[in-house]
Amino acid sequence: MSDSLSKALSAVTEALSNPPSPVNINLGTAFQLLGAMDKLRVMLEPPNLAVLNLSLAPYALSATRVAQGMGVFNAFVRANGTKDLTLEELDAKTKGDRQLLFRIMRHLCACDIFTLVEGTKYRPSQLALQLADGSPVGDCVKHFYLNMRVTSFLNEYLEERNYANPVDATDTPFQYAHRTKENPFEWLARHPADQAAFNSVMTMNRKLIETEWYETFPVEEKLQVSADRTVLVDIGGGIGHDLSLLKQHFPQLPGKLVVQDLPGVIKDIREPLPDGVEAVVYNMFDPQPLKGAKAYYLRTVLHDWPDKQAIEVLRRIREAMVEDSILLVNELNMAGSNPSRIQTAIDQDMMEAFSSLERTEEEWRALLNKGGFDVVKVWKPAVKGMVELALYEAVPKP
Ligand SMILES: Nc1ncnc2c1ncn2[C@@H]1O[C@H](CSCC[C@H]([NH3+])C(=O)O)[C@@H](O)[C@H]1O
Repeated sequence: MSDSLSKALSAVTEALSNPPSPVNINLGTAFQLLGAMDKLRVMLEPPNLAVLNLSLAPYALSATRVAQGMGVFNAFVRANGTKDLTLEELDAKTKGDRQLLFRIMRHLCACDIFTLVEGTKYRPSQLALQLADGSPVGDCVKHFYLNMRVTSFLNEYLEERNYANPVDATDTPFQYAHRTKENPFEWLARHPADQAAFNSVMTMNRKLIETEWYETFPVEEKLQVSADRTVLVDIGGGIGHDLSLLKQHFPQLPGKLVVQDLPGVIKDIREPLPDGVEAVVYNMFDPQPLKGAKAYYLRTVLHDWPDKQAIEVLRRIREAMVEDSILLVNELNMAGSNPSRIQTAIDQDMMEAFSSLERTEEEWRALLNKGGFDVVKVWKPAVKGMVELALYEAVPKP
């Protein structure tokens, strides 16, 4: 073995035998290390193993989804997560055949989601304990399992269209796979469990971000208004998670905060929003009822739409603005060169769901310009997480 590889092996062995406590793990270092491990894997894996690893991910995801359906993770959480369960004990607490349970658990052990201890008992990993119903991590599996239905039709969709780049929001891989004319938001509105999982996943992606927009953007200086004015409207703001965080961070910020979203999403707001935050049903393609707010804010909303629809949304905002109103667009800046795998996967997700895309800074500037705005400044976080968003501050063109 070459010297550098044996050194890497010793360092990894040492880290594994002497692991840091989870609370002491620095996310930035962890992400860097994970990136390096991915590169190392590519360097070391022979192609026949590499192709298997590439191809195996859907099986782990579907086995995890089946285990959720059978109630496996709920059973471990109800056992307080401290108890290892035998197949018989688990079978008594879950739905379905014992033989199926055995096979699913065998695969999940091979995926390190459980460990088989003393030859007969399943011990849940930290991840397994977060996969029960009602947790954002569990909802993430439900959401991406559902997305696989579209992913599995992508090639057929593209082949029928001679591999043209999808740009039409009314003819998407999602619509092809689901045999529907509805867009994902219309479809989710008719599937409340999937809608709830989607809303929950939207709150979860905060965990991949090191710095929130309001830690970079000078909120108190830029968003000063009288107490009776709306200070910020979060359009497509989901279940109000962004505004709740903003309010926690700036409890004294004067003015009203309003989250707007589609009815199925607003209906799913279960916990009361903080004082001063209101939730309102609104379709962003309709005229904006809240005129003259200081700021109109969109976070990972425009990336769901090709330019044609995104420009419509921007037009509705411009119509509602007064002289000192500003637009704040918080979106992933797709790296111009060597974007990370998570960025390119999100871009493909946008293609599959909406015939949309993740945009580079140049593309965001061009879109805002076409939508009638001048970009005043792009606020970028000093510390980069795994997925980093940039905040575009813009004003209507004169
Ligand atoms: N026509 C529409 N009008 C208002 N909201 C919409 C519309 N179409 C999609 N959305 C919402 O846009 C959001 C996109 S996901 C982003 C949610 C949130 N801003 C966050 O960053 O976490 C979802 O909550 C959708 O329900």
